Amino acid sequence: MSLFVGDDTPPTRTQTSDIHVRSISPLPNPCTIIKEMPLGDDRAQLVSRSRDEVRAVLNGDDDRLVVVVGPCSVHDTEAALDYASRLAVEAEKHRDDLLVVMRMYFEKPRTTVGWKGLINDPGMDETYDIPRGLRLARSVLLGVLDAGLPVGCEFLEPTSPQYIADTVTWGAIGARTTESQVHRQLASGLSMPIGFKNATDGNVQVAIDGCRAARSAQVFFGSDPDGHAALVSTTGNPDTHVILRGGRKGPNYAADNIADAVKLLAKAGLPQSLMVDASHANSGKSHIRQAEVATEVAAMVADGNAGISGVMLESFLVAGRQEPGPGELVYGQSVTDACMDFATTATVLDTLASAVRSRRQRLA
Ligand SMILES: O=C[C@H](O)[C@H](O)COP(=O)(O)O
Ligand SMILES: C=C(OP(=O)(O)O)C(=O)O
Repeated sequence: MSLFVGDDTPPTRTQTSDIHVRSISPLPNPCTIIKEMPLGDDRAQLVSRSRDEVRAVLNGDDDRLVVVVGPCSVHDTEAALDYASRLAVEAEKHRDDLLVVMRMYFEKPRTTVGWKGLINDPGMDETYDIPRGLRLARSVLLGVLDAGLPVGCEFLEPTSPQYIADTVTWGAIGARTTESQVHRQLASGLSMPIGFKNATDGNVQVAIDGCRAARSAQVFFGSDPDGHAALVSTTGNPDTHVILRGGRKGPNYAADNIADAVKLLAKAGLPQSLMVDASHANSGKSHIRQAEVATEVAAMVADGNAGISGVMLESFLVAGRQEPGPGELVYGQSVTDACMDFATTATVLDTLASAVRSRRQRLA
C-alpha cells in the first residue's frame, strides 16, 4: 500500500515538501520478518560463540587470523549457499589457525550510482522489491549459519540491521561512510565487533576516529523493532577496529603502512591490531592482484607481524566479475567487484594458515 503517491503535476508554490518524492510505501517491520524466520537457539549459540572468538583475536588473546572471505555481494542465494558449503570445509580444515567468517554483503555503497545490493533490488531489474530483499537476505544468512559458518556484513542503511543483525558475527562500516556520524552511532549500538575502513582517499585517522566514536555511548534517532521512530540510547561498542583497504593514492598494506596505523592506534589508546583488506584499493580491484596481496600479507604475518589480526578477501565460485542484471548470468560470478575463484581462495587460505603457524612459532 502506498502512503503517498506523487503525480507528474508540477508542485504548486505552497507545496514545500515531498517535491522530489515519487512514493512512500510501508515496509514489513523487523519483528514480522524475524518471527517468520527466527534465529533459534543453535544458530544463536554459533553467533555468540564466534563473536567471542573474533573479540579474542582482535584483543590478542587468540593468535589466529580472522579471515572475512566471500563474494563482494550476494546476488544469488543458491550460489551463496553453494559457496558456503565449500567454504565450511576449508574453515574446518584451518580451524586451529584461521577464524573464517563468510563475507555476506547485501548493501553496496556506490561511488555514484549502480546496483545497491540484494536488499535494495533483489531482481536486479530496478523494481526495488525491498520486502523480498529483506526476506531473501535473512533466509540465506540462516542457511549459511546452518552450514556452520559465522557471517560478516557491511551495515549501510541505518535501519536495516534491525532485520538481520542478530545473525551477524562481524560487521563493517565502509570507506564511504566511515566518517558518517549516523554510521558511527549505529556501530555504537551493534552487538558484534565492527571494523571501520579507512576513507577512500586513504585517510586512516577517520577510521580511528570512527572506532573511538562507536566505542562511546551515543543517543540518536532510530527505530524500534516494530519499525516505529525511536530515540536510541547506546552504551558504546567496545569491539571496534580499523580495516586498511588502500586509497586513491595507492595501497596501504605494506609493513610501514601497518606500523604507521598501529602507531596512530596506540596514540588513540586503542588496541594495536587491525584487519587488512586485500581487495579494493589494495589490489586496484584486480582479483589476480588480490591473491598476490594476500600472499604478501601472509609473508608479513609469517615474519611475526602481530599488528595484523584479520584479512578480508573477495572470493566467489568463478573468477572475475560480470554486469548485474535480470538476464542470464554466469553462475557463481560476482556482479560487483571482481573476486578470486574458489581454487585460488583455498590456496590463499592454506598460505594464511601456514603464516599463522610460523608467527606462532616465532613469537613463542
Ligand atoms: O565493493 C564494492 C565496490 O568497490 C563499492 O561498492 C564501490 O563500487 P563503485 O565504485 O563501482 O560504485
Ligand atoms: C564497498 C566495500 O569496500 P570499501 O568500503 O572499502 O570500498 C566492500 O567491502 O564491499
